[in-house]
Amino acid sequence: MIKAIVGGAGGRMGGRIIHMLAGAEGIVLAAAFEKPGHPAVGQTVGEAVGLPDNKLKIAGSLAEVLPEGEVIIDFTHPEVSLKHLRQAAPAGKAMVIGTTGFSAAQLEEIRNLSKSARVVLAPNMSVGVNLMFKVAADIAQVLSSGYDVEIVEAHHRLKKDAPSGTAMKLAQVIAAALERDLDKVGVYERKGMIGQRTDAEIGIQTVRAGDIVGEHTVIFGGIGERLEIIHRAHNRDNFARGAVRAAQWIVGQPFGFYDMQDVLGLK
Ligand SMILES: NC(=O)C1=CN([C@@H]2O[C@H](COP(=O)(O)OP(=O)(O)OC[C@H]3O[C@@H](n4cnc5c(N)ncnc54)[C@H](OP(=O)(O)O)[C@@H]3O)[C@@H](O)[C@H]2O)C=CC1
Ligand SMILES: O=C(O)C1=N[C@H](C(=O)O)C[C@H](O)C1
Repeated sequence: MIKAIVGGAGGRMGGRIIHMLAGAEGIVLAAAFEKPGHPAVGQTVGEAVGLPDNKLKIAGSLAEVLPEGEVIIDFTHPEVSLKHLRQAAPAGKAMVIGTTGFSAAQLEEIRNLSKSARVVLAPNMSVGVNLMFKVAADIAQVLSSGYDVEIVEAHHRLKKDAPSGTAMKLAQVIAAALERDLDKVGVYERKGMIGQRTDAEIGIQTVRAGDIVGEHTVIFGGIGERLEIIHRAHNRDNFARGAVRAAQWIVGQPFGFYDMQDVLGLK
């Protein structure tokens, strides 16, 4: 039985991951933790996430529970996930990181740490979005000229990072398929007398409103037609199920840096 530790247990994703673990086979919730001082610390998992039979107490840090599991599932904040990986890697623990909004320097440190650790890092753990990454790249290769690429993402008002990690990954895979440098062609907002759109640019636009779970649209806009691919998350359970699947998968892998396409066998 794989023993999992869930970070950010009082958060939107942490709670759903704990629910998905409760229904999963071959993996069990061994410990859960939150930020020191968070109201969920000291509560039972049952009280915090609505699983009345679970009497496990939520700890106030990863350090307190690190020996109790072999894989940590972490959906928190970029600097927090990185701090946790710095603790997990030397202790020989695997990590599944769903957090988004990492800087380039933070990503480089994660890649370096995964030379001696097992890490899955993915901005979106749903099956649909990971298939969308693949399809978007394929479409871009076919519609490589005469079609303008725009990505629109919409999320709930509480989301802290923008554009979403998923929108950034869509932009990266499309830019790679088109052999364009995203740092040069990415356009993240438009206002004023901006002039005509360039052929090469890839627009990435952000909507924040109410309780939208997560929507991603890629538009390939041509003259006289446009092709759109859309993913809509109806709730957070697909992400949480993906995180549990990644945790089951990663413990048997060699040290390395993996994404959800590795987990799903989509490469
Ligand atoms: N990969 C994927 O499929 C998905 C990724 N995400 C990403 O996951 C991340 C979390 O999203 P979401 O659950 O909505 O956010 P929440 O803010 O609801 O949850 C994050 C939780 O982590 C807690 N936290 C902060 N610091 C620590 C710490 N040191 N130790 C333990 N816990 C800590 C937060 O506490 P506090 O609120 O007090 O700071 C909060 O409870 C985001 O980056 C989001 O973009 C979201 C959905 C799917
Ligand atoms: O913060 C969220 O909620 C989500 N974040 C992820 C992202 O930034 O891509 C994935 C999902 O769309 C929900």
